[in-house]
Amino acid sequence: MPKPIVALPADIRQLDGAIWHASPNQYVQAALKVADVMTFIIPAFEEGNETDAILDRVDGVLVSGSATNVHPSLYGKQATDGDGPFDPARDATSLPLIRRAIDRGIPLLAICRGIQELNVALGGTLASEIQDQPGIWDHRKPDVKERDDMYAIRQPVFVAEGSCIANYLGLAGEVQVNSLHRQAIAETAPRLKVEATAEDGTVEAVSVIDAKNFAVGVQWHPEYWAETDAPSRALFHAFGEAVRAYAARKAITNVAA
Ligand SMILES: N[C@@H](CCC(=O)NCCCC(=O)O)C(=O)O
Repeated sequence: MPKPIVALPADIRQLDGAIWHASPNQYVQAALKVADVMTFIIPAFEEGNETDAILDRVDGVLVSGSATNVHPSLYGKQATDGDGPFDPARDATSLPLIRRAIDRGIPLLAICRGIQELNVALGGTLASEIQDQPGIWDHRKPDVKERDDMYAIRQPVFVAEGSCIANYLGLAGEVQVNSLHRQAIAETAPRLKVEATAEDGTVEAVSVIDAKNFAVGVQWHPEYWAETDAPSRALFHAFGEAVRAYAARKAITNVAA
């Protein structure tokens, strides 16, 4: 059976004076090497996305992190300078993909910006510059040069017993993760269940209530150490299994969900 395919919404980047639709290699590598799936990077358009046409052709959705933030207008807030930088094309591409993947029961793994998009897509809100709030740690990307140091595993999160995330990670309780974010979930969307938190109360993982398939988001970056860190590896493996099962069902019924 050919490797199943997951959709990965791109970021808009300016490189060498041109506009690029780009995704970091760490996501594609983790998908291939650990989840054993191929990745189709989906161009980011502010208009004209054919969401269902994309989803008809894939077996899962992987939503990556990004240095950009979801535009506050998408969760009923006025944008301030501190809320940027923005990527409206990514927002317009990713949020509908997330909603329709959940509707159609297509496996979904949302990472960092991805969990924030998942929350907004389902009606929740975000908080900016969380480190400025009393009692909240500094979850931001460490100010270092080496990416391995940026993505160093350095913070405990606490995974709820009996949660989807505990099932996928293969453990509950304290898990050590990395942390590279300035925003976080403020009001959790009605259809999301908080499944892991940091010691300061920051939401670190959610699952979609009554989801038809694998549908979780994590604030940390399991993709970065997916080949070597056991919980990261387990999460990507579980995502790959869900994607393969979806693809197999689709092949038998010859109908996308
Ligand atoms: N911009 C959001 C989401 C953070 C995120 O996805 N970080 C990973 C990429 C880090 C980088 O390349 O800067 C937030 O800050 O909360």
